[in-house]
Amino acid sequence: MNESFGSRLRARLDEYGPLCVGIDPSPKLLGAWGLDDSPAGLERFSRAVVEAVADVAAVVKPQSAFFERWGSRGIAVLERTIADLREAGTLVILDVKRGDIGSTMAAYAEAYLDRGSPVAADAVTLSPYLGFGSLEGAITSAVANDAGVFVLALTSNPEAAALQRLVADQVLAGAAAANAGQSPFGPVGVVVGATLPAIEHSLTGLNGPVLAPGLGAQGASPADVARLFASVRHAVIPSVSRAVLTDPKRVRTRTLHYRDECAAHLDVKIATRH
Ligand SMILES: O=c1ccn([C@@H]2O[C@H](COP(=O)(O)O)[C@@H](O)[C@H]2O)c(=O)[nH]1
Repeated sequence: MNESFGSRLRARLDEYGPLCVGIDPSPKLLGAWGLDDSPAGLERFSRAVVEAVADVAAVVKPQSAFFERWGSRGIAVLERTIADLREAGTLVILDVKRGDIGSTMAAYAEAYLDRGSPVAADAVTLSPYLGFGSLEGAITSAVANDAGVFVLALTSNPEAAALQRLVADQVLAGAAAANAGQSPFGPVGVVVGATLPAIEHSLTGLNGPVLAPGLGAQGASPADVARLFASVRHAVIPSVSRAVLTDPKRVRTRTLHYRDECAAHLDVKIATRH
């Protein structure tokens, strides 16, 4: 039997520490790297990031939107990037934020979670705003493929708060129910921004990982991560993109800096020697 997503993620976090590094090949970052905004530029950027971080970050999160901009040629680069990461043993969360009625969700699940698909990742981000129940098929597919999902709960952008705080308890309860009784984690994580002033919803019964974007460019620090996620310090995965990607020569050192600072503030150990 294959290892569950929860077991693979736990092992990766214990060995490499809590950080997730984003691959966000925006026109601005490509320009800063002296690369064309083109599929070839995307490919050079993504390959360089994979090389710099695959053996020091537990998780890498390609942002699908920056690849989709280039249509099929961008998706081809995304496929290769996912393949390179998975070959290196790095866990891949594909940030696609999909959410739709059940029958359409089944097709998204086939695209992103079915291990035979060329864009299948270890986990994907999902949007619950068609109802948490609409994600049921995707969660079933994740389990069948030893993959996971991260459901948007309280995202890092300030304009989300008014809407999301109304339904966050439902999202967290749905995720907790799907994860009940599983060890070390269930397959359903949630997305909770590291930029929030405070978290007014309990994360302790989740029994799943918490992806926390917003570190660096959006203003959150490793100390903020530790303050907000003290109750789930072994399950939080702070995520950083622009703050480690701005200078091509410093991607690895910036990654190590954020990783080690987050681990120190969260008081979690890292087994790797890098
Ligand atoms: O709540 C969320 C969910 C996803 N994101 C994504 O994460 C990265 C953040 O990039 P930075 O450069 O570290 O700000 C980006 O791909 C977002 O789409 C998020 O920011 N907040």
